[in-house]
Amino acid sequence: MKITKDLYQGSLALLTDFYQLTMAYAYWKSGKAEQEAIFNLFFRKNPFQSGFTIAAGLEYVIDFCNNFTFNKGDLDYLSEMKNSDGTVVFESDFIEYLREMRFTCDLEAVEEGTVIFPHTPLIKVKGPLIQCQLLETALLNITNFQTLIATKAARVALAAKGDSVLEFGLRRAQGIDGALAASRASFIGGCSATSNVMAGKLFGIPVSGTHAHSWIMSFDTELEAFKAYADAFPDKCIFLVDTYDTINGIRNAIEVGKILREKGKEMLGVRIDSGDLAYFSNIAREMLDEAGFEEAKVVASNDLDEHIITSLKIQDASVSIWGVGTKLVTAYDQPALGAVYKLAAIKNETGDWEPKVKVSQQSIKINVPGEHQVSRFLKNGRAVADMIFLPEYRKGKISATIIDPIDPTKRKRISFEDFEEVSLLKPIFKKGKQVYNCPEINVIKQKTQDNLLHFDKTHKRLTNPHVYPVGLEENLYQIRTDLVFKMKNYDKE
Ligand SMILES: Nc1ncnc2c1ncn2[C@@H]1O[C@H](COP(=O)(O)OP(=O)(O)OP(=O)(O)O)[C@@H](O)[C@H]1O
Ligand SMILES: O=P(O)(O)OC[C@H]1O[C@H](OP(=O)(O)OP(=O)(O)O)[C@H](O)[C@@H]1O
Ligand SMILES: O=C(O)c1cccnc1
Ligand SMILES: [Mg+2]
Repeated sequence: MKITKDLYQGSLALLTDFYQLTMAYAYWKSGKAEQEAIFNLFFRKNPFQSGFTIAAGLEYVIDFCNNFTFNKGDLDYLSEMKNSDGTVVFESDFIEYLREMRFTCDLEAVEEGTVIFPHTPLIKVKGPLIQCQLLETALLNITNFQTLIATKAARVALAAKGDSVLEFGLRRAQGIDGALAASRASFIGGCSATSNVMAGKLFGIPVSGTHAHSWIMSFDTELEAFKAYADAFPDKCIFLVDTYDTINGIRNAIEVGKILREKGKEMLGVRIDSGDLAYFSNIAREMLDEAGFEEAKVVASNDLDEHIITSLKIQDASVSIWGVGTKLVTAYDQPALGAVYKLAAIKNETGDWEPKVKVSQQSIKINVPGEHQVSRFLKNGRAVADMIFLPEYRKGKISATIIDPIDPTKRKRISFEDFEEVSLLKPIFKKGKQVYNCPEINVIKQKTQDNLLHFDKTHKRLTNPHVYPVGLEENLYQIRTDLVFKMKNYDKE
């Protein structure tokens, strides 16, 4: 197999768990395949103990839905699958059904770069049960990872307090697609550029970088190495100064900076990649200033994350560009976001929608039933609460109480006329036809920044953030509670 040519063969339809296909077959066999259903994709906890999450991955989801067909190779593979007794797993009429199947669902989603919170649907899919089911695994795969990394990047960028953050993660990322998706999501979350050249080409993200220790080590002396680099890139010199002795390295960088200046060029800065980054960055700053290089930047790297950057800021480190790799793109302290995809309603034989809940011992795991919507309420540009509601219970109402889905003692009264109301779920597909234009990646990145400005800094602090209120409108809360009691048969005891 040639990875560059053969891996996906133009189709991602089999990027799913086997049980989705066995359920799809069983839906088809029992005549339920075309029954209308609504599924919601949501998570239950912000990652990294964060007070917020940044939505990302929608452009991939849209592409997946637009190409949601089984090609000949996929169908040949499925038709050759055998049970242990030698019979085929999927009968040929089902294979033909899959061959004809096209994406015909309605899909709504929260736009990429939107600040979101637990229990809010990021994606709502409405359509034939079989299609909704077959989308589950890929939608979760895409959304969980990119949302996780965009959130991590936003935290790193918040810690950097406006300094540039360069994403350097490719070498340690989770494989090829993990790296590409991570570079994209990191840019959305707040990084300024990536070292990943393929991500630059594919997504239009700025690429940038410095040079490695190997460049220095390939010469007899560090000074020769800096001079040769300056000859090759007189406008792009950020010298890595810690290969042998950091202070001597800064001295050599200044010497070459002076040579560049004589030629009318400016050294951009130095990079420090080991040792005490507060101590050495401050020494670098002093030495550079004293030599007349006040504009030269100090870049720091080496296993950085939002917490080390915060600590270095507190220590008054003189760093103004942060290179962040491993801990960002691998989401080191929380390797997965736990978003799930749950059936919220199904249309019965009489054409009525029946809300559905998955009952759990843990109330955090009980989903929100019905075809709900989400509104964010803002006052003077400041977000005060998100409300999950059934539109039929909004009509004619001027206010509502929202109730925390986990702790019903937490409530908030909202008079609608006091607030600007923003609907978070946007129409993306109608009957399988795309009705949404994906914004440019720079626009998405800006959306993250603009959205974060709507939230008080208490929700954005990195540890023990103040919890932003998200609640179920009281009628929806009651419907959910009644449904849980009904499914648990409490009313029969
Ligand atoms: N002043 C500082 N305050 C807090 N953390 C720091 C400070 N300076 C460096 N660090 C962090 O401490 C860790 C140092 O790791 P480690 O000791 O493995 O690296 P090193 O020995 O300095 O460098 P290397 O192993 O790459 O030569 C890194 O995560 C780095 O970002
Ligand atoms: O530390 P990260 O956040 O992952 O950022 C990327 C790292 O990759 C490079 O070196 P590499 O780690 O390959 O080698 P080194 O640690 O020996 O310098 C670079 O010098 C950074 O240290
Ligand atoms: O350009 C850099 O400095 C760079 C790129 C990848 C990893 N570490 C550093
Ligand atoms: Mg390293």
